[in-house]
Amino acid sequence: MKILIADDKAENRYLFEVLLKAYGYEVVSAANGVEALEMLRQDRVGLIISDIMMPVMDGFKLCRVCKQDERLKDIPFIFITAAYTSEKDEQFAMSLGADRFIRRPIESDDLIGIVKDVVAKQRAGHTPSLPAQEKEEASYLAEYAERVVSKLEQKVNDLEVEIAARKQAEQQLNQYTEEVEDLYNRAPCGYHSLDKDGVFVRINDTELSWLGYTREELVGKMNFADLITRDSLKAFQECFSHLKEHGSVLDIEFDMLRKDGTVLPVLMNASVVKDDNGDYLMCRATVYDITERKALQQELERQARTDSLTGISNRRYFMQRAEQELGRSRRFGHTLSMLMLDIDFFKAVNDNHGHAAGDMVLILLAKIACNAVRDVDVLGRIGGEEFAILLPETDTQMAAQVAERLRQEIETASVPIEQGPAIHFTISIGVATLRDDDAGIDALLKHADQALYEAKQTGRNRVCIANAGTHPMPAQATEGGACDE
Ligand SMILES: Nc1nc2c(ncn2[C@@H]2O[C@H](COP(=O)(O)OP(=O)(O)OP(=O)(O)O)[C@@H](O)[C@H]2O)c(=O)[nH]1
Repeated sequence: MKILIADDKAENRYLFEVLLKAYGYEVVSAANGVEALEMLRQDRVGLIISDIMMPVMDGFKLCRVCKQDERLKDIPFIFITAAYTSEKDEQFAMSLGADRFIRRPIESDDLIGIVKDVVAKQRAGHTPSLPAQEKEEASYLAEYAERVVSKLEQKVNDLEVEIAARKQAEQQLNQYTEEVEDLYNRAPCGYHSLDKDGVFVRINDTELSWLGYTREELVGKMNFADLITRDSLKAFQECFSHLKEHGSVLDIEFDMLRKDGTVLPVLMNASVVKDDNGDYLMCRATVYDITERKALQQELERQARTDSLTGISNRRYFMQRAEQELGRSRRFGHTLSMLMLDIDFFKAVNDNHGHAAGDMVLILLAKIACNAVRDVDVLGRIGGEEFAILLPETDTQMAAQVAERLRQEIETASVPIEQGPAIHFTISIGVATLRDDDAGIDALLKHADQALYEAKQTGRNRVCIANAGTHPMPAQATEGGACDE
């Protein structure tokens, strides 16, 4: 048996078709009453299932025309509607000669049950009780107009409610968008997004203010790589490739360049945003200004390397640098010499003038030694009143000359004190040069220390050279006293 479906919604027609075909019915469908009538006049149909609200010709009119047509009036007619759901709607529909009135939603099983029932009754010769054509035309039109107008009023009401709800949703959305924009722009960190080439797509106010650019100068114009220092560029490019390949990067540190050329150290986290096909769309990055942290870190590192009283390298850092220099001199076959310095009778300075005055002496010694050596030399305070100087690419003779010059400078220097004459002091110096059989820096230090001991033993205020038998004493190292170990 063939069933005609009249419904303006394609998805409804499709669902009916699938369902009814599954139960062995043939199905034809029309999008409105006029189309339905054309089909009914060309084809033999056993049942009409019609929506009510349709354009061109609605379901009420379709039913009335069918029931007035001799060839169509016996075809059973079922209304199915989601819009005309009141009792009056049903009464009016049934008054037109319909067999059934179904309100949506309805379960498939129930719908099929009704279809089977209506078909069975029709086969048994049953016809609807009150065909519409028996009603007066005027009363039909009045009722029809009432049904349509009440439906239109309801529709207008529904639309007004919907419009009000949409306006409210739009307002909320605008408010939310403003809030998100505000949070994005005023965040305490930088936010930016880059396209696949690294060009800015978006950037927040915070990061713009750090960098000193306007949004117009960056977005769509500049590549992020243009804002990276030369030293950080390689690391950044590797990080960007990793990001595109793996989808995210965490805690990457590098230096950015502000518009005024100054450096901005940053820490960055980034993740990739993909399109529906899974292809790279853009990356979003969060950037933190780590200037203060870097400065603090550098300060802590400096403090860890530095003797707090004199400001020169402490023993640990001196030994670290000395190991590096030893490696270099061995690699390039250069000579390497060491001076060990110790203040003579320093205990007496403390005892006679106080610890603070002793500190001033240590500070002055460090200052003079610092000025006396080259940039490549390594100066350190390795004990209370003991200092060491490592002299790269320096043989014994040159080292002894440096030591003697320093000894003389100290001999003529003095520390003024508030009461009494200024403090004069002297130093003893041991000199050693790295030998092939020296195992390391400790051996070199030991030899310099032995020479220093010798200088102390032989009268102080003098320079002594380790293994002087193999290294002749320089002529200059004589004034305050010089000796061979
Ligand atoms: N003011 C001051 N004194 C220090 C400091 N570190 C060590 N000293 C002192 O340095 C002195 C070293 O004395 P000694 O080892 O007896 O040697 P010395 O008196 O210099 O005698 P010689 O080395 O034999 O000439 C001690 O009195 C220490 O207290 C410091 O940071 N400040």
